Amino acid sequence: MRQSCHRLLEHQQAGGEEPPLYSPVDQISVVPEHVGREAGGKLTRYAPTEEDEATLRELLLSLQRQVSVMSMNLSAKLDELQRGDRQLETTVALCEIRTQLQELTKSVESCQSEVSEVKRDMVAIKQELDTVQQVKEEIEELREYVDRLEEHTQRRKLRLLEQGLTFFLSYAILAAVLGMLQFGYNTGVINAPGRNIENFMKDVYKDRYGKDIQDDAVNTLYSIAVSIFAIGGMLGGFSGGMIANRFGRKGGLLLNNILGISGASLMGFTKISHCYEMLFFGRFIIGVNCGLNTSLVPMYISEIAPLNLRGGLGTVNQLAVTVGLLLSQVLGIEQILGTDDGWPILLGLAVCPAILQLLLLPACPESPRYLLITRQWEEEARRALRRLRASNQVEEDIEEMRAEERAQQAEASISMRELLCSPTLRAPLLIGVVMQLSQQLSGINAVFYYSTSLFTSSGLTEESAKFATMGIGAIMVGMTLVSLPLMDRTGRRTLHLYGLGGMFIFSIFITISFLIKEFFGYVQEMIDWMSYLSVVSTLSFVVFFAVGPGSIPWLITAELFSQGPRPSAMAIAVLVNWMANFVVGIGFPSMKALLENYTFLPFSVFLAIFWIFTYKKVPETKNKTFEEILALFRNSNGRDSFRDSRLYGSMMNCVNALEQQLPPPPPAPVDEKHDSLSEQSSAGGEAGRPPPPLPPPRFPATGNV
Ligand SMILES: OC[C@H]1O[C@](O)(CO)[C@@H](O)[C@@H]1O
Repeated sequence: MRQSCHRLLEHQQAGGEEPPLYSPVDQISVVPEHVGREAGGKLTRYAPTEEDEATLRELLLSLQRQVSVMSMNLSAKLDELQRGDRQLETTVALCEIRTQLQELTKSVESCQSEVSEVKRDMVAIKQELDTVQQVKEEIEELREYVDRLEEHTQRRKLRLLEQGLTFFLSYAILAAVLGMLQFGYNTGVINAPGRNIENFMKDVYKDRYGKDIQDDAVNTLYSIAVSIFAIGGMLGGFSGGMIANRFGRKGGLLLNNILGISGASLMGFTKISHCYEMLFFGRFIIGVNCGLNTSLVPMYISEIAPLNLRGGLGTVNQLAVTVGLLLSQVLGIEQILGTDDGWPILLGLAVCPAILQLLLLPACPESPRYLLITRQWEEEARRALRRLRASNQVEEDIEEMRAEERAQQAEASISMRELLCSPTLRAPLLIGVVMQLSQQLSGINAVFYYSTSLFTSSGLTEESAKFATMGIGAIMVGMTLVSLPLMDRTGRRTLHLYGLGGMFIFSIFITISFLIKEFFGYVQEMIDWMSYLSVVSTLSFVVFFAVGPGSIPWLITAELFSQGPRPSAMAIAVLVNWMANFVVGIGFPSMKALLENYTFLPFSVFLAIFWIFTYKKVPETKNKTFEEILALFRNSNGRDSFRDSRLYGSMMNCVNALEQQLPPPPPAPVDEKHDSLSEQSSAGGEAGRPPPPLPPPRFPATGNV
């Protein structure tokens, strides 16, 4: 445009006698050519320069000047004509001049309107560019803020990673894992006194019906006593989420002991009451109790554990299970309680963990995460943390929980249906469920429940087989202890892969040992060698189970979810664990009859599948905050939804942080307890480091980012 004006001006200044009779409109391009992007792709600002405006103004003036010159010429000509006598010529010339004058006037007018239109456009473009610039600055500031926030989070995390094991934390863990010990004890307790229980059933039957019970029938009664425990477990495990939300983690555990004491008492008094239905009922009730424990205990532990100890402390769950199992194996031997008179005591001893927990747990604090995120009782959460961390510096933990809360967008709790329908939660749920399956379908309980018969069938004497079985229990405890410190060093994923890989290899060796016996059974040396191989393979199978698949499923399921969906997710995963446990327990004898020497092959196949799944899908959760774990799934769920994006998360953080800095809203009628607590908390002062200052939002209302 500037060029066209100049051309016009130059023409005028060059003294062109006749002003050009065309409209400058044709020459003016409305969109300036030099507004756009530079080579680097950077947006340049076009400002309608003063020079442009001056040029246009000059052009206008020069046109006006010409008009006045021409009108002066015209008047001069008219004067001349009045004086002269060339009447006709004058009239023609006059007409011509008038026409020219009219055209020139039109041209000037059109140029004028064109100029003002261009001016308007230029103002609009300038405004647009200003808006773009403003938004750019806004984004830049936001990015800086997010960077600062990340840096701050990183520093906070480093401080969290320095936390240690305090006396009170150890005490709370010990009190809670009594629930898992109860589970282990009741899983193993029924095996050793099997014969004695069957004798009791035969006696009761004979007294009731006056005749001997058939072998098949007594087997059925005994298997009901064994398996009804798992049915109770499924029920308890599935209700765990609801109980955890309703009564809290600690509250739920305390209440659960009522079931523990009732179930154990029913089993303990079965013989005196001379009624085997009481045993069924007792096993069912203790099953519900154990199911609830498997949901509540890992949840409580993962929620009270500091970030850097979460893996190790989570492994204590499985340690307690194995101690419970070993205890039941040892107490169940003939020399102790595995007798016709001793078995009710053996079963009734399940009251001990329940009573012990009832005594120890009340002194422990409720899960601070539950108090803060689910209940919004900040001061109580602070108090609980101060006791667990043995320090008044708990603001890092509070901030970390707040971050988790923000990241999960303040969903206090999530129903089972919501959990199953949510695309973001589907991936962690699948991982949680497959991890539980990898524990149970690895075949560990085939070894546990049937190890004595497995050992005898591979050539060991009955006596040695019993000792080898006990050895399994002891190895399990020892190896779980060994894996405990590795959990936060090597990481869950790596240990799970080692565990499943080792189990896969030794499950193949177990099959090989069976096959050697089949094909070389006539060679005595081969039989000896095969028995040795069989025992070593089975023990190694158990060792690798303890390395990872024993404990990791319990702790990782709780880790994969934030506070809202955690209870429901635990409930589903635990239900799956109990179901798979039940299926293996019930199905293994038939599987053994059907597949004979290849009994362990299906487990090898499962182990291979679980190894691949873990390798491909399971993320490492070691030293990650719940917020970070959540982000792993948000970023990789394959959907491009803005709500699920990291930017959205950061923006939510910004908005929430901003809300915290705003003056409090006018008081609303709220629950009294909450109210007084929040007062206390503000009186207590936000002693901790506040997040970095947030830039004030300046997005223009019409801004389109
Ligand atoms: O230690 C072995 C035991 O551990 C569990 O897998 C639970 O973690 C039980 O099903 C099994 O009997």
